[in-house]
Amino acid sequence: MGKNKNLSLRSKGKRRYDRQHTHGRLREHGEQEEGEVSSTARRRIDVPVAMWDFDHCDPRRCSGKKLARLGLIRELKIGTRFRGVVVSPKAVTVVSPGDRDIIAKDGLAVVECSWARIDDVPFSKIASPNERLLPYLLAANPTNYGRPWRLNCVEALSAAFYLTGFDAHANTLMGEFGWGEAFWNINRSYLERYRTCRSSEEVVAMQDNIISELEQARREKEMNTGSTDDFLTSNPNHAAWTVETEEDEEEEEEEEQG
Ligand SMILES: C[S@@+](CC[C@H](N)C(=O)[O-])C[C@H]1O[C@@H](n2cnc3c(N)ncnc32)[C@H](O)[C@@H]1O
Repeated sequence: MGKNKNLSLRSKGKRRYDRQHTHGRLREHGEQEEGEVSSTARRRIDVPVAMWDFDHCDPRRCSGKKLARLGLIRELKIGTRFRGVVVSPKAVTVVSPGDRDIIAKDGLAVVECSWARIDDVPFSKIASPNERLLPYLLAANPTNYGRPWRLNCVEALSAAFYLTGFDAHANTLMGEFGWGEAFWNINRSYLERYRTCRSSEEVVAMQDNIISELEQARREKEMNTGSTDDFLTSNPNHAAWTVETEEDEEEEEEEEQG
């Protein structure tokens, strides 16, 4: 699927506005600068949280590396297997509340790499028995604000924790990011609906309902205003994970990464 420069949530100005707005608001409530000793870093997450890091990203912009600096995530060697749930764009099964026991026992992991270089990742070397896709959710990080499915590491981990009922772990991770509140704001209604499901099949059915409703709302808006928003880009189920233009890469260079 091609890129859609009209994606309304994702205009550069809007992203800048949200970033400034969110940062400003959270700072008032004691949000910390990166590098400061964090109180949540001292709070324990009592299940393993891990990542394979392919070192594609600028350490200052990378959410996985930030979690590592804060002591909230452990790095795995390439080739090491992880028995818990691995959120991965190459998975075929969607995460659901039914995965709670696996996470409680063996934890949650993520693959830290660049979306632009996803095809360079040797996914066969980090295979896990419990790989999972995330259902339709929107990124709120400054790099991919408004894009469905294209979450960064902290968004992916927090969403999987929340969806499986580990609310405190989700908040501990996301609480370290100034734009974290925006992620909950734009995804809360979807996440609450996914949490009512029991199985992966039910989450997929719920996702299909949500997408149908959004399509319907878009059609109505289009009829009323002539606007053509597209909320369906980068859908892993439509095999479109790798599309990233040079222009995007330049934009990403300019942006602070989540
Ligand atoms: C491609 S990396 C990009 C990380 C980014 N550089 C950062 O600063 O966090 C994001 C990782 O989060 C997980 N992830 C993000 N969106 C996902 C989705 N829709 N389904 C499954 N996993 C996802 C995957 O492990 C993916 O490799």
